Amino acid sequence: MRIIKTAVKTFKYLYGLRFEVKGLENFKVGSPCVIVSNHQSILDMMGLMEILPDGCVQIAKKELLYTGSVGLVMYLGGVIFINRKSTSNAKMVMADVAKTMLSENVMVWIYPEGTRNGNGDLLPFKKGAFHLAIQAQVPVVPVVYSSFSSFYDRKKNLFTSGKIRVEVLEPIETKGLTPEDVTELTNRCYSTMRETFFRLSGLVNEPNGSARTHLQ
Ligand SMILES: CCCCCCCC/C=C\CCCCCCCC(=O)SCCNC(=O)CCNC(=O)[C@H](O)C(C)(C)COP(=O)(O)OP(=O)(O)OC[C@H]1O[C@@H](n2cnc3c(N)ncnc32)[C@H](O)[C@@H]1OP(=O)(O)O
Ligand SMILES: CCCCCCCCCCCCCC(=O)OC[C@@H](O)COP(=O)(O)O
Repeated sequence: MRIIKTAVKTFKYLYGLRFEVKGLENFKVGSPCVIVSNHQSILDMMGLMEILPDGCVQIAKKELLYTGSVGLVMYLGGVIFINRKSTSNAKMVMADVAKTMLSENVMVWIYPEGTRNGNGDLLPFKKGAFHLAIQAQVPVVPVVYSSFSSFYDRKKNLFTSGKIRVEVLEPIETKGLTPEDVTELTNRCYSTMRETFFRLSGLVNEPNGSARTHLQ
């Protein structure tokens, strides 16, 4: 993964991108943890590699395993693949991950939206990451990337201003929590991350839930 990190980190120069990172000290939880972040596009791979701590594996959709050499590289990088279409299968894999996290002392990075989303807001969170954290009784560390939509032209695949703000938020403890607490933990994480997302993106969180820039 260190090799992948070095390789992928160079892409930011191609895109003329700068990352403004805050809160890296929040990764120092001194134990395994579940890292959750918003997911906008494949370009998140640059943001991921920009701050990925050592000893951290990612959860990816199984389809990515069959993407030729990239799939192989991901597999060799220790990525864990889940079948999103089968909850029971995903649950089994994630239950295994909870055990491995503790025995191998690894962190796990999950995108709780479960899919890429460039709509300038966060999709509702899936619960798997939070079940995992509670099963392993490890902290959840939220990470938020500012919206690409204000400066990334999808059509031309170009970044215009090229600054992405990243914030690693305070760890959320799960010690003593049980599966009954999953929904509350998910919602708490969601609202903290959504608030941060709007702040970092310079978006106003409209009362009716829609977001617009300060400028409009
Ligand atoms: C030149 C260089 C080249 C380099 C090349 C290599 C570079 C890169 C290398 C390396 C970096 C790689 C990085 C890759 C990144 C890829 C990212 C993706 O692929 S994102 C898509 C996949 N990720 C997810 O989907 C996770 C989020 N999803 C979940 O966590 C879901 O919860 C999931 C999949 C586990 C289940 O899916 P559900 O759709 O059924 O989700 P729900 O609604 O949350 O669950 C349904 C019910 O099941 C329960 N449940 C869910 N998980 C459970 C669990 N673990 N245990 C018990 N119950 C669980 C829930 O509580 C819920 O039940 P109640 O509604 O509460 O009654
Ligand atoms: C162009 C920036 C640097 C990219 C260099 C590495 C290129 C290969 C990266 C392979 C990982 C792809 C990550 C990704 O973004 O996959 C999509 C899934 O998350 C969700 O799938 P979907 O939105 O549900 O289709």
